[in-house]
Amino acid sequence: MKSYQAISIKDCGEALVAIPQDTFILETPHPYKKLGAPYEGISPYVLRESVLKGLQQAQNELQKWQPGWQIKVFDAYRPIAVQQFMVDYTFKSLCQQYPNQSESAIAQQVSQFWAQPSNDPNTPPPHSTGAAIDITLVNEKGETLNLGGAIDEISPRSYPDFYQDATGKSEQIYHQRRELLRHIMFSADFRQHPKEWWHFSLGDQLWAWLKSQETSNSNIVAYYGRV
Ligand SMILES: C[C@@H](N)C(=O)N[C@H](C)C(=O)O
Ligand SMILES: [Zn+2]
Repeated sequence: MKSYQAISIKDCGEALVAIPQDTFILETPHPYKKLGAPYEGISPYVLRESVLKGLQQAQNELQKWQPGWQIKVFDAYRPIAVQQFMVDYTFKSLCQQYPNQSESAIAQQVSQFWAQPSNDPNTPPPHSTGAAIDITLVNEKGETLNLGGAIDEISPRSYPDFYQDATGKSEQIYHQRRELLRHIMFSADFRQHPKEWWHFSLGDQLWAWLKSQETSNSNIVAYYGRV
């Protein structure tokens, strides 16, 4: 069990709402649907009402710094069956890629990046709460920007500050873009997964745990549980 999963959840009961396509860019076709993940008619592009408002606020902040740029949503809501599918898919892909590594070492790597597909309502995977999103940036020409690594890459390159001390020009640009992404999301009170530059959440257990670490306030609870 991860430390953040010990945080209590007091679900506020907000509904899931669609992420508007005229405001945000949505990755199309959806990356996990493309792989055959079992959505059973459920849209991955929904979020809790206040989380969507926060995302809008973050995009407004982005446009103060970079007029015309937009947030691109790679993934949002994920049923637990999809979480299970993606954990299994990632495990199998890594086993094929690294045949000399033990299965337990690979499972350990997968668990650094993918949450357990837990069915326990006290420990929901973040994306099954409607409060977590995986995002990147698009410029004013509609080009998806390079932030120095692919979303879902199982590697230290995915750590948000991987390029912090880089001296190369491109690497410094990746770092600046990652910092901009973090800045706009933090300005709307989101928090970032410590190992994934693209993953942010607002109001779930990981968010509450990160806030409690910042403030040493152990009374912070999560207000979004599994939907
Ligand atoms: C790996 C990535 N897509 C992701 O969403 N990771 C978090 C931790 C999750 O599985 O909830
Ligand atoms: Zn994520």
